[in-house]
Amino acid sequence: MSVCGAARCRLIQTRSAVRRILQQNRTACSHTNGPAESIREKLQAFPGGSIELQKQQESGIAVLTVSNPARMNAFSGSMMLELEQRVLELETWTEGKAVIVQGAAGTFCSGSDLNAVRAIANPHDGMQMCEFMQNTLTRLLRLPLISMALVEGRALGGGAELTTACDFRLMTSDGVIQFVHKHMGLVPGWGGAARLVRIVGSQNALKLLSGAKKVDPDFGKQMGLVDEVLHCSSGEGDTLAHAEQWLSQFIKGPAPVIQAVKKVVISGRELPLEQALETERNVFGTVWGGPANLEALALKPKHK
Ligand SMILES: CC[C@@H](C(=O)O)C(=O)SCCNC(=O)CCNC(=O)[C@H](O)C(C)(C)COP(=O)(O)OP(=O)(O)OC[C@H]1O[C@@H](n2cnc3c(N)ncnc32)[C@H](O)[C@@H]1OP(=O)(O)O
Repeated sequence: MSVCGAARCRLIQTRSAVRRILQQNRTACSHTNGPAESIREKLQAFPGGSIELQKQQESGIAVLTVSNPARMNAFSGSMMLELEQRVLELETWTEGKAVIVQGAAGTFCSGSDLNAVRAIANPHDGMQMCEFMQNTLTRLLRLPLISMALVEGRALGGGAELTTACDFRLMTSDGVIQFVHKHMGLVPGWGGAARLVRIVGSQNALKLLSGAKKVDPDFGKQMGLVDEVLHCSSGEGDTLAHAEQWLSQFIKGPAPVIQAVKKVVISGRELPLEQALETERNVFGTVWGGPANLEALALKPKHK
């Protein structure tokens, strides 16, 4: 086969591989098309706060800020809807490499807005709100971006659950993660229990949930819930810069390669072996012979 023919063949294979990956993602997320429209209308009835998104084209790092300072960044209903929209926007950010999730005004997030919770406390609406947030947080964790929760101040209840929907958790020296659900006669509902077990193991998850334990930086690192402690206090102002600096070690290189790395890790984490191997082959096919691969081959790199 001529070189041209071989290249055309590889291009066709790559295109079909990308179509398969997109279909797998759609299938994987198909169950997460989300609950009935009615819960959206109910959530919209509880306005307040915002979810801000700043995409830094140059660094490839997005900063997603949970902002409701008057309520310790508690999630109003409209913020839950905004979070979904921001995550959908990041799903198609082709230049993206990473996303940092933070709270405004030096604290992370104190979970659901209790005023909204009281108003939708019936089991049906409560379960629909949970399904809505589970879908959004599953998509956040499945973003083809390396994600990090930057925990300043407190991450309580649903806020603690939000930290588990990121690949990494960085905490300031005075930060606290606390699954307070038991104190409210609840269990996590946004998927936090399922993800926590996968992060720290079932015994540690049981301790944190049944004891509603306050996780400080040292305890968090010892348990494997916290990946790095920033030796600065909440609200000092340069915590985001420290977080970006920590991330930089993992996002050197072109965005397509970083996104491919995250995709193969997602499939290894979530899929049965045979399907994970297939996804890995398909993702490999999208970067094999790509610009970064050809450039590296031309440079004959030495990995000292
Ligand atoms: C699936 C989980 C999900 C659910 O079940 O739906 C949940 O997340 S339920 C909510 C879980 N979260 C909490 O229970 C946290 C409640 N808040 C606190 O424990 C404290 O506020 C704090 C976060 C520890 C901070 O305490 P402190 O520093 O003393 O400040 P204040 O308590 O005075 O708070 C300032 C201001 O913010 C309001 N606030 C705080 N958290 C929430 C919240 N989750 N919902 C609504 N409003 C909240 C608080 O009421 C104060 O406002 P004002 O009273 O108007 O001053």
